[in-house]
Amino acid sequence: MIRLRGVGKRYGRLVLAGVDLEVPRGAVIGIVGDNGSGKSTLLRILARVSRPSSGTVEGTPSIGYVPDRFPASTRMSALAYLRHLGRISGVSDVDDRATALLARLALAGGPRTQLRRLSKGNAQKVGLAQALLTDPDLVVLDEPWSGLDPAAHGVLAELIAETRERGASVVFTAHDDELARQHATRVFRVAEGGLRESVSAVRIVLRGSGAAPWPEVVARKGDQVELAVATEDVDKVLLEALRLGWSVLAVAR
Ligand SMILES: Nc1ncnc2c1ncn2[C@@H]1O[C@H](COP(=O)(O)OP(=O)(O)OP(=O)(O)O)[C@@H](O)[C@H]1O
Repeated sequence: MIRLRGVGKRYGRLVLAGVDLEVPRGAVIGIVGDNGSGKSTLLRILARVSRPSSGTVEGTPSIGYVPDRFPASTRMSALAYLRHLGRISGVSDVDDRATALLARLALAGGPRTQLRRLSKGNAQKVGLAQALLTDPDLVVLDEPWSGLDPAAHGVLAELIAETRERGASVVFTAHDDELARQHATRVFRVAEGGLRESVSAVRIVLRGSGAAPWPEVVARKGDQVELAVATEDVDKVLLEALRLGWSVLAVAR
């Protein structure tokens, strides 16, 4: 559907370098990373609102995008704004869909509320509605959970799942690895300009003596070691530990 090949972005300094990412149909991809690591930069390139300094973006899906700060400063009502966007996208009657989305997201004040009167979270809800309004092939959401109340968190999770079920794809950013993992089919981490898949780790606690030969050791206490092991390597590590005479004290996700 869309593919980044060797994408780099320079803002004076290099923010992204050699990023490869393929987003197939029906994928939900979570992007995590520290503040300033380049998550929003990557999403802007995917959403095609920013051009890479190097590399290529292949594919031309229709795209719905919610930036990290949704600018909601006009007197226009939420419904009028969504109607206007519908017209720009060539969809004449979006009223039912827009009203239903805003109702599901429980927009405070209802669809006739002026955008400039909305709180950050409520503006975010209108941002989500505009991104999903015309059922795009790819939905790009920059920190969609930030500012949303717990009830809206559940609705957002449903909307992401529904988007995936209709064969479209979602790419979102999140600060929390755990949150990303709950909603994404794959999670990637941006660090030092690069993008790497973040594999889900299983915690294994072993007791034994001698040097623990595993690179996955994250803590040592007395005769115990704790490992964070990729899911697909758990059996291998456990078998090896038992063979080397270690006892398995705990295995947990
Ligand atoms: N338009 C711009 N002009 C200059 N520098 C920019 C611009 N946009 C982003 N940057 C810089 O690029 C780097 C990455 O920013 P980006 O917003 O992509 O990070 P992020 O991972 O989304 O951060 P956060 O988690 O804080 O939202 C930062 O150092 C930022 O200052």
